[in-house]
Amino acid sequence: MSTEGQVIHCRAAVAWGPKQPLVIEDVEVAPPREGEVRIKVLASGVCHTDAYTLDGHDPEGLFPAILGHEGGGIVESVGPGVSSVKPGDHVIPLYIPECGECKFCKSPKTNLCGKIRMTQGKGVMPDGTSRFTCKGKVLHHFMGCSTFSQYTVVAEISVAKVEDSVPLDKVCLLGCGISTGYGAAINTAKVEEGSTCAIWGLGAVGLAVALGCKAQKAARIIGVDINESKFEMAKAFGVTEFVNPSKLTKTVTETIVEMTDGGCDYTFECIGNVATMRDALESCHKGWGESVIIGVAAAGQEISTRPFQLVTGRVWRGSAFGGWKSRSSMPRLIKDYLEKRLMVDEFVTFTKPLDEINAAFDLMHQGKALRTVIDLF
Ligand SMILES: NC(=O)C1=CN([C@@H]2O[C@H](COP(=O)(O)OP(=O)(O)OC[C@H]3O[C@@H](n4cnc5c(N)ncnc54)[C@H](OP(=O)(O)O)[C@@H]3O)[C@@H](O)[C@H]2O)C=CC1
Ligand SMILES: N[C@@H](CCC(=O)N[C@@H](CSC=O)C(=O)NCC(=O)O)C(=O)O
Ligand SMILES: [Zn+2]
Ligand SMILES: [Zn+2]
Repeated sequence: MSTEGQVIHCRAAVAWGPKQPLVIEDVEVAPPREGEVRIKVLASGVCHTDAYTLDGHDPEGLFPAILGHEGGGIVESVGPGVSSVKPGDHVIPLYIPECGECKFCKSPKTNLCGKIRMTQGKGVMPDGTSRFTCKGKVLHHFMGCSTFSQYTVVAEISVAKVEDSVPLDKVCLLGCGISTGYGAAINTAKVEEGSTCAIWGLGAVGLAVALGCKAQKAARIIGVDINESKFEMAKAFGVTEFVNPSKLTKTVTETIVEMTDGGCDYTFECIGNVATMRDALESCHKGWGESVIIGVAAAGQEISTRPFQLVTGRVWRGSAFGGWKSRSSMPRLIKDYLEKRLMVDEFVTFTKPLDEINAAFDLMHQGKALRTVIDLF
């Protein structure tokens, strides 16, 4: 029986408030309006940014909400005016849309489409309203995706179509963590052959940075993490050397500058800690070293360094979704995966049903998971 035009009743993990476990609830999902797409979500990764928001660290974090932004699903129905996808299409929701028309989309310098950013940050659809209710209360959307629900509604410009043959329970991870790290090395840093790179934080994002550095033929990829259990696994992703800051007699910066005859060509911060952001910058080589901030720091945090670090040629950059123009880059990312240039399956450490979604957050906090993929049906 067709559900087109009907309110769908389904299950979702609801974040009722900060620092509270998610609650599996029956929710109502309204039909898509003009320029919107309703998606049956089959799988969703759990990213550190979901935990950061649930823990109350996101200045834009709103509750109650349906979190999740690393999903894969099938279009259930489309609203008026939608032409780029149709029911039955396999898709990945995108937290950075691509309208193709705004000044950001028209610039080759950025992937930060501005078309719906304002409403997305307020947890609503572009018309200013929500498609989710639960127990008579309106729920906020999250990052324009809300993939911890069996059905979600997103803007058409926030949807990338993928081939039916690719496994959605794996390529859902291209919706955030893997694409972010891989692109930060390729697009943002533009790592060159023979470079020396260092990566702070060997979670999914950090290991995807390693894949990007390897793809760019970096000569050395130094992994910096306080969780040594990550080191053995990281070798498979291209990390060539390891530093555990908690086991050093010198500072991490002194250690890396010594190891690299003056510092790295490129460093990447994939933790979200302002102290390690400083370490990553100051471990760059004088004159040309570039540091890319990928980690998301908690509300109120600020970065600092001596301006002399920049005066003497080090560069501080940031990267969102790896600099990929989201919709138009997805075919390249899928191709890299299918042609085995980009590891994806290897990031899935656990799969859990929706009922056990809080265990996925526990595994992340315990440092045991690269990614847990939630199976929503
Ligand atoms: N800019 C963007 O577009 C995006 C940003 N992000 C952000 O990137 C960051 C990483 O995300 P993700 O890979 O999912 O997170 P994970 O939690 O999977 O990985 C973080 C890693 O950093 C380690 N770590 C924690 N503290 C330190 C420290 N002081 N020194 C060295 N290592 C440390 C963790 O160890 P342990 O396992 O012991 O905790 C873990 O291995 C997050 O801040 C996330 O919000 C994510 C996606 C996109
Ligand atoms: N909302 C926060 C910042 C959160 C943030 O930086 N998000 C990243 C993606 S993290 C993915 O897992 C990002 O790309 N942001 C770009 C954007 O336009 O949101 C705050 O207000 O500080
Ligand atoms: Zn994410
Ligand atoms: Zn745009």
